[in-house]
Amino acid sequence: MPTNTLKDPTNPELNELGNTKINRMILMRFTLFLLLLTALLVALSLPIYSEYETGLKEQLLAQEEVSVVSAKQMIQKEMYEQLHLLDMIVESNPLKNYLDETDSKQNKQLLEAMLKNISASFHRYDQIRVLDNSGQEKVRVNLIDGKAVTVAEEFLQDKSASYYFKAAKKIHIGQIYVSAMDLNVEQGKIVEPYQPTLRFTTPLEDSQGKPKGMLVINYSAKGMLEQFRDIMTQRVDQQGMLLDSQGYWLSNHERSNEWGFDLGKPEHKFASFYPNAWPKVKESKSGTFETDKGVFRYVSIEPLNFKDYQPAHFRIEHQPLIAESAFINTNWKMVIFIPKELINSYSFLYQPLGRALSLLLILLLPAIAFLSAYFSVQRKINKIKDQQLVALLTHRANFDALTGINNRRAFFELGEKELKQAHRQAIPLVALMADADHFKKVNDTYGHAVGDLVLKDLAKTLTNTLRDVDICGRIGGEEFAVLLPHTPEEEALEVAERLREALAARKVPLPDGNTLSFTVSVGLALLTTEDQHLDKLMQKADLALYQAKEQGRNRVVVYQETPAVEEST
Ligand SMILES: Nc1nc2c(ncn2[C@@H]2O[C@H](COP(=O)(O)OP(=O)(O)OP(=O)(O)O)[C@@H](O)[C@H]2O)c(=O)[nH]1
Repeated sequence: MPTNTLKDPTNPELNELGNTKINRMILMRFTLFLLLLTALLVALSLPIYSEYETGLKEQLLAQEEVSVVSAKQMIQKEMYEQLHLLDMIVESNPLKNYLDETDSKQNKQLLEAMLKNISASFHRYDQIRVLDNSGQEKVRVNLIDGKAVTVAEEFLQDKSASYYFKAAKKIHIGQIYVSAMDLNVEQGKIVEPYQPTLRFTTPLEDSQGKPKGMLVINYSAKGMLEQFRDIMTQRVDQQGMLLDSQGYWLSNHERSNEWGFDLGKPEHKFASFYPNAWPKVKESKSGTFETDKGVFRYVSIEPLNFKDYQPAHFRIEHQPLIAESAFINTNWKMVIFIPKELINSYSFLYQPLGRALSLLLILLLPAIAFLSAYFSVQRKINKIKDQQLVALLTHRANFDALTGINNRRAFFELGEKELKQAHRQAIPLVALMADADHFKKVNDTYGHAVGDLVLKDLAKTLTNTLRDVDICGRIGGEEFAVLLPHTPEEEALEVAERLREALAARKVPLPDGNTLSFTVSVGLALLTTEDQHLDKLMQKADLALYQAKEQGRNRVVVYQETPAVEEST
């Protein structure tokens, strides 16, 4: 069967594009587009939102800076006042007179009177005392229920074993030692309600420069811590912490976490709650860190460091001489916290407009994905339809609508190429021209439709009988042409004969159940060098065909330059 025809362009995809397939294509593309759009949205919005969130946190932290600064200044001012008071007592005449004449009863009474005045006026010194060089209390004024009371001589204690006595023993005249803040202990027991205390101590000497013990002031930090909490409660989350140098809470919004060290609860410290953050908080002066609960801002509070942290609004005439250990004891940290929920509540995405826009975006994504999928599938369908149209037109331009074999145009196009090749390679090429005999009669007798059936049958027999390399086509009403490449004349004659016989043997089935036989006449012409175009060769075959008809039909006649000779009947 000849395949040497122009290709049948029917695209199987075209016919299969049913509604189900289209819907499946839309669904697949919709899913793909939705995934892509979502990934794109996430990839674009995540960094933007993260930057926005960082900005928001910084903005919220900046608003908190007022509380940080005022708490820091309050504590430093409070400390400075205590140093000032200590200095004032050291420089006072009653103390100087007492140190010069410690045995004088009158001097002692005047000193006690002054200390009582100070204690009662300031309300923050639980104890003010003077120790001698051996650590024995010589003068002591207690503040009990808001009243300043002198302690009788028989109740004065030996404080030589106390840490503050030992610490102050190591410092020079003029230097001040400040203890770490702890809860006041009396007779080995923590005083309740708790009395957070700082001890200010300085060595004393008489007017001759002889060492005369030391002055010790127990400063009650309760008021200062209350002020700190007051400032913290003005903060946005009403929380804030003050840590000592070990990370124990001096103040915490959860009051039960305070004084872990003093109360024997070592786990009640910042490091246990935030083990990852504590090393950084401890080492650096200030910074931030974040947990899944929120953002923390920490800052060092060094209330005795007037060099680096002197607030602009208070003047210090002379820098107090602070003992090195005092700086270490009071190296506190203040930590404030902005909870995640609070940050979120400020976030645009949590505002009504933000929520509405997010929702809109979430709804828009599938809508965009669907429209893109729908239109891309439509585009594909249109492209296939265009291809189909082009294929159909190409098909129509090349194939005979009735028989499906090459039409005249395609036959001559393909044949011309074959002819050129035969010339080039000097190989034989034979043309056959076949024509149904008395076909008009068929039409007249059985009708045009039966005529068509015969022509279709003829074309089918033709293609079934010929080889793959042969070219055949319907070039006129009931006229068919064949080219037999690589075929010498004798062989071609056999083919033509076989063809004629096969056609004559055909019984075309008719719609009424009968069959119809017919014959063909065939003209045969061999390509010669003078046939430079197919027209010429076909004309020769046509002449031979004419002779076949002339000689009685149902026969094959070979074209001869001389009068044609009948080859068979
Ligand atoms: N049914 C049908 N008939 C066709 C078609 N094309 C041409 N014909 C008919 O074929 C017939 C050809 O008739 P003629 O040229 O007189 O030749 P013939 O009757 O075959 O006689 P000879 O060729 O001399 O044997 C005409 O009646 C055409 O109408 C077609 O596509 N279908």
